Amino acid sequence: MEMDPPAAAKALGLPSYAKAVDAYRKAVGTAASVTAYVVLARGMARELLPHDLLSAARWAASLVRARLETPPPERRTLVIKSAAALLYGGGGGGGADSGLYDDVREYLATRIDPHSMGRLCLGGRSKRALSLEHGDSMTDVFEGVEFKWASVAGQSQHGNGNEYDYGYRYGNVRTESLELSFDAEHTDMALGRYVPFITETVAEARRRESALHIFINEGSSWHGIKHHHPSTFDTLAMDPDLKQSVVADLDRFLKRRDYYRRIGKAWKRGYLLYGPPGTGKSSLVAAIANYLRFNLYDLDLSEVSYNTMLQRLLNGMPNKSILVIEDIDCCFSTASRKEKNDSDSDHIPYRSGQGNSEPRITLSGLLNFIDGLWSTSGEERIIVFTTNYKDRLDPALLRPGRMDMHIYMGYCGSEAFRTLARNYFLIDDHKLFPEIQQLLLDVEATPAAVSEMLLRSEDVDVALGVLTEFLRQKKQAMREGESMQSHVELAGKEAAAGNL
Ligand SMILES: Nc1ncnc2c1ncn2[C@@H]1O[C@H](COP(=O)(O)OP(=O)(O)OP(=O)(O)O)[C@@H](O)[C@H]1O
Repeated sequence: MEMDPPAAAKALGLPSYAKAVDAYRKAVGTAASVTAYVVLARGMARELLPHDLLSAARWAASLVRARLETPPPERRTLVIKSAAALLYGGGGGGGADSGLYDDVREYLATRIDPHSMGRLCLGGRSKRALSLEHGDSMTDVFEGVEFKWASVAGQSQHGNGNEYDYGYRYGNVRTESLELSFDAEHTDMALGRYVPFITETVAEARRRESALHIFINEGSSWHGIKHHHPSTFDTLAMDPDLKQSVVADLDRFLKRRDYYRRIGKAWKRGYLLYGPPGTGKSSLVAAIANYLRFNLYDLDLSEVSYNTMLQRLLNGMPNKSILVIEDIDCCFSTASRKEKNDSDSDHIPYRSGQGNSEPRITLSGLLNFIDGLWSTSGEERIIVFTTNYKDRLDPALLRPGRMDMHIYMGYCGSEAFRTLARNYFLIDDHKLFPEIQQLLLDVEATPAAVSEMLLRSEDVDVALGVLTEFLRQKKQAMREGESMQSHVELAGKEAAAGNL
């Protein structure tokens, strides 16, 4: 026997379900009646009302609808033309340039979501980059606002009567443009922030991809060669906390453009690297350059004759660069200050390495150019001084504010050794590690010396064995040296006592 749903629900003891089914049935019935009435009324109106009256009613209804509906926001379109479009499309004086066109295409290549595109185009500067196919469009979001890009291909007539014109055959030229459309209320943002953001992003990406250079001074100009130093903060063997603080300092420096502008100081940072030879000062400079992707300007002061020459060299350094002066103690030392008997410690003559005793570049010249010159021109500059003998430096250089960070590159410690072992053998542990780490506490070995031992063999057991033996011998020699020293001291004391 069949039962209708409410009865079945009641039978099952589900009163609420039964009510809901009843209500649904009533609603369906009502909707059907209303629809029938509307259809009937429309038919009757069509039959009974005159045509003019009907048109007037329709017009009035559309007027009411237009009033009630909010109009679509006003849109703006910015056209960015390619080189060919500018040459032949009459846009030569229009303001946009094909550099911008290339920049935008390059930027959009990094923003394309391949899953949302019907057609995908591979190519462009980087052959593996996706690009917008002509006729396609995509949306980019900047500061929460949607910007729509469309790639538009067109044809332009060109020619001046010659068969060839700028290398193109007379006739139609295929032109290309990118069209950016956005709500009119975002015009200022589009022109003032979004487009500049695109060009800056692309310039930064290109800078990061391009090869680094190291420049050396020749007269008043710089001569550059490619810089391939492999050192990075990952491969650099140094105290992990110190390394972390250097990286954090660099990151902070990069983010502080507005801060430096506000306080009216040159956007520069100075590091003084000191420590024994072979502890990685040059490696740290290379790691900083690789990290920031800044070119290096290695200033040899012995080649600089006068302050004006120095000024020209410093002026010739572009933004985002690192000025390195190695072994600064050899250029400006407390010794030279005493020789000069100059009471003003900022006016210390630099003496050339070739024995020329004429005062030439002064410390005041160097520091003043760096402080003054760069505060009015240029941004994002790093200065690095290195020395093996910090105690020989003039106090003017060590004064607070001159160098922002003093970084000691010391002998190889436990963690530094682990970094080197990882660099050379990709290992984090070995049975010889404990002994090596203990020996490194007892003796002074530079990372350069440890690296050299590790390079002796490609077999990790052999290389670590060689290093262990080297450190043992160093310890032995140290002990013998100490006992020899104490013998000498004892003999000296005995001699002194005998003389008394
Ligand atoms: N801290 C380090 N981390 C990794 N490798 C290092 C380190 N220190 C030295 N080395 C190795 O030793 C070589 C020489 O080191 P580097 O020239 O950086 O030392 P330095 O302190 O600048 O020496 P100098 O004062 O003689 O110029 C480097 O090329 C590298 O192979």
